[in-house]
Amino acid sequence: MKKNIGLYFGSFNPIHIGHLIIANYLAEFTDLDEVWLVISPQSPFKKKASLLENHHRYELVYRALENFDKLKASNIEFDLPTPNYTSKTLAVLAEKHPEYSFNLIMGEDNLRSFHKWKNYEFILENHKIYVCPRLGDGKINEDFQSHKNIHFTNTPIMHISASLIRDSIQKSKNIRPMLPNAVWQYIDEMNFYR
Ligand SMILES: Nc1ncnc2c1ncn2[C@@H]1O[C@H](COP(=O)(O)OP(=O)(O)OP(=O)(O)O)[C@@H](O)[C@H]1O
Ligand SMILES: O=C(O)c1ccc[n+]([C@@H]2O[C@H](COP(=O)([O-])O)[C@@H](O)[C@H]2O)c1
Repeated sequence: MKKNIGLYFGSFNPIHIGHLIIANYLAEFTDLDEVWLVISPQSPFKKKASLLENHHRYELVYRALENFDKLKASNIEFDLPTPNYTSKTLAVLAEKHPEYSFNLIMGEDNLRSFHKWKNYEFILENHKIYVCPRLGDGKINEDFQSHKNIHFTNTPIMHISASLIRDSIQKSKNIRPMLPNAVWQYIDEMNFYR
């Protein structure tokens, strides 16, 4: 049987414990054998402002995952054209790793706008999507609510976001519990987001 990989795409600017708890939960409690956190240089829906350089965001993810054997950091998108369309990355990965079966992981906020993604119908037809509950406004498209390839998971609900962390660091607030230790240390050493 092909190994089942969950691809968790994101800006990870920076990675926070919400990401880590979700990735670990899915690797431990679902049929996914591994979860790869794919650092996107540039999401099609996000502005570049306040985005740390790719290699720094990769380093933060790498440090956060050091003690988790089933979780891996991926820089596969660093050599691809920007903005990063997930359908393109999935095609590259499928060609590079025919031995794996690739699934998507996303927060509910991303599912709400998924109908605007490039080639979303193709993605949905060919990949399972694991959706993690997240507080927020906006309805989920009805077709997605009962689609055979969309799985709503029971990952813990946390009202944590990378933007809250960036804003808080800028305001000198202590948000250390929201970050893995190694991530906070690197951010602090490098003076990021201040
Ligand atoms: N607290 C959370 N609960 C559920 N899903 C989350 C949470 N935080 C992030 N995600 C999901 O993780 C993926 C990557 O998220 P991303 O790196 O953009 O983090 P973010 O915290 O949403 O960032 P920002 O606040 O900068 O928009 C997305 O699919 C997003 O929906
Ligand atoms: O492929 C698309 O059209 C597309 C549209 C929006 C977002 N994505 C990807 O979804 C991931 C999470 O995006 P974001 O905006 O929540 O950081 C990131 O890897 C983006 O490249 C992809």
